[in-house]
Amino acid sequence: MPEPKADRYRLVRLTISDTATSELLSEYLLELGAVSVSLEAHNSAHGKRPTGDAALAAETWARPHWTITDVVAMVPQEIRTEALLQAAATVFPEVMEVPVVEQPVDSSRDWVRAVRESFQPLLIGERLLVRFPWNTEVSVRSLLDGDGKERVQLTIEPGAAFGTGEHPTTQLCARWLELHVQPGSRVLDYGSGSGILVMYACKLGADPARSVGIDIDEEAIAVAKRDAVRNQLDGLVFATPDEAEHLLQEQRFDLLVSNILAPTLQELAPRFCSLVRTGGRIALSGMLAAHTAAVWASYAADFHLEESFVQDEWVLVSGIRRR
Ligand SMILES: C[S@@+](CC[C@H](N)C(=O)[O-])C[C@H]1O[C@@H](n2cnc3c(N)ncnc32)[C@H](O)[C@@H]1O
Repeated sequence: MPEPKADRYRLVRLTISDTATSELLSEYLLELGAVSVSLEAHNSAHGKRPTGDAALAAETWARPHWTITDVVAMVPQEIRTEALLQAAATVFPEVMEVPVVEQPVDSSRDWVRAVRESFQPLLIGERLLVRFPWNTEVSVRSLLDGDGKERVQLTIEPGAAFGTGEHPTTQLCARWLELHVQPGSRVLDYGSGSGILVMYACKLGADPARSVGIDIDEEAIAVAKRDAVRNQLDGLVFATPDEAEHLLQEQRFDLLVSNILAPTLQELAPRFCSLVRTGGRIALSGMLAAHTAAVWASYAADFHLEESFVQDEWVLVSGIRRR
């Protein structure tokens, strides 16, 4: 993660009139690379007037009790606002329509401290404790799970790849792995981001020499490789789909987990079906409840539907590979 100095970041302010969307969007912006996101709620009767697109702002302002939320994201300069909005719009199409304003960050604040304070240790699922490189101390209580057993610890580099563990879809996948990883399982994590899921699977007993993380983003692959070394999983392979082509030939995995967006999950269905052994399991996440039926329709011929889990409107659906 680059040194958090004020001039390395800018604020991107989106004015949204649907509070539920602004909350979900703020989680998603963090995962897309924003280093912090705050929500500023106000209404037209006594709030401040929204800035940005004048016509929309005026229309919103005219409604007497309409609650408006500004989603204010602190974004590294290297992430273009347009690219950020396009990525967010694949899940929340409305962001292409809302007023957006860019602002400099306040250089009088201690950003190193502010950014680091925003990444505190996280407890995920039943057994995982995620720490960030500067979390040198964690409370004794967070080291133990509900049964008093030591939690699995992973250190993750935040900021350059999706997958700090904060997002509900990552948490849904982590819990699914807790249910299904067996000693020696072969796990494929397709859309691995920071590598959190396949690394957690290995710590739960999967075979690192026969498990793989794949991502189209070369930056994410570089981050995941560094994370693997940091977490004593040096043998674990992370690769782009092209690099992985020969690795995956003839390979069949016991578990395939994929936390990508709904359209990509649909597109990749034939590929995923060929990568899971008969009786093996698949878990698909990264979609909102409204998209689940359409995604699962692409898998129903090859997988028996087994389970589905929901957290904050995000869904994980899983199945067992038929013959
Ligand atoms: C939502 S993140 C998931 C990261 C991590 N697995 C987690 O659960 O937190 C999705 C990841 O999928 C990657 N991705 C998107 N489309 C892909 C594709 N067609 N093939 C492989 N990876 C893809 C993105 O670059 C991103 O890192």
